[in-house]
Amino acid sequence: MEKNSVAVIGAGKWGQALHFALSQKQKCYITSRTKRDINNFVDLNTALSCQYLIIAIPAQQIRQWLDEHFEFKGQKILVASKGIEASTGKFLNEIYEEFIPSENLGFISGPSFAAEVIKGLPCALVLNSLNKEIFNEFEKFFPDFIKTYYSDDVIGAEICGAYKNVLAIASGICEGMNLGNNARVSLISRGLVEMQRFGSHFGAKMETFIGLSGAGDLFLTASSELSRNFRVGLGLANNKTLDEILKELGEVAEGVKTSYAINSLNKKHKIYTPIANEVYSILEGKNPKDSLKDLLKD
Ligand SMILES: NC(=O)C1=CN([C@@H]2O[C@H](COP(=O)(O)OP(=O)(O)OC[C@H]3O[C@@H](n4cnc5c(N)ncnc54)[C@H](OP(=O)(O)O)[C@@H]3O)[C@@H](O)[C@H]2O)C=CC1
Ligand SMILES: O=C(CO)COP(=O)(O)O
Repeated sequence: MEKNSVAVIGAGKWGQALHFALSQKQKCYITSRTKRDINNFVDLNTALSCQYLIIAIPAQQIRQWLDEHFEFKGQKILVASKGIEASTGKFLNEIYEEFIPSENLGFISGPSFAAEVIKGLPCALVLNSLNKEIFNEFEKFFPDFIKTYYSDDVIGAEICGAYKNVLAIASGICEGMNLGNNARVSLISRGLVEMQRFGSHFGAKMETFIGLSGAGDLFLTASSELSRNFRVGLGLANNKTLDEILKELGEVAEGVKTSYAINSLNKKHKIYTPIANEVYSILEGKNPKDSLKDLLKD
């Protein structure tokens, strides 16, 4: 293992943006299933032999990918994905911990559209880990245009990153129905309360919800067409089918599968999550106008 070697796994939108950012101060490799014409693109085995890995593949694919391709050899890992596994209701830290010791794991959170990061525009991110050494070691790889903060609230970051995608779908629906600014901001604010209620059930810290990982990423994603999840909501409000929307998108919108995961978790743990429930119901065919009536009533 080459000392201090860094590689990004997954050359989608976010993987490429992180690769651009991490290439500013040192050499950074990148790999993906599909070969791409990017500097320092290498095969998977070369990437896996690096000491530091940043993994940016969609949440629903992670377990299978770890199972089929990953061998733990002491690598330090930052997880860049945001979502909850729909088939099990497991948070990403729980999945990764089945394959890698938690002291080797960190999780990126915070408001960060890949399209802006890849232009070198400034942003602030949180590197969450139970082991502060992970923050100390990865922090030095980030460029000057990204400010990094440390948090040990891994579960809080995971829940915020996943839940805000479902709320971004809701906000996109609200926008697509032309319900106005008051409605959208009421939805986002109540969404933040709901996300915090859900998260505190699993031990997330209050401060995470009011910081970059929670309110920060929620405000960003739920208020911009740069968000794929927001665009899913716009499509649903315009009576497009989910298949049409996802085909047009051509990229992952984690909120779709995550809303199924939240729907199982809230039933199992009896957590009151009205907005996520309506997103799930709309994905299952409910008319958004009926969802609006129900949200105003409950
Ligand atoms: N885009 C953004 O602004 C941000 C995204 N994220 C999160 O990062 C994650 C990735 O998003 P993003 O890069 O935008 O998504 P994209 O849809 O742009 O890319 C997905 C990437 O995952 C790879 N991939 C898909 N399925 C598999 C699989 N079965 N095995 C291995 N690799 C696979 C693809 O490989 P291939 O190259 O072969 O197509 C591609 O590189 C998501 O969880 C997202 O929520 C987080 C913050 C910001
Ligand atoms: O997580 C993101 C920004 O922080 C990206 O959101 P989308 O996946 O909705 O585009």
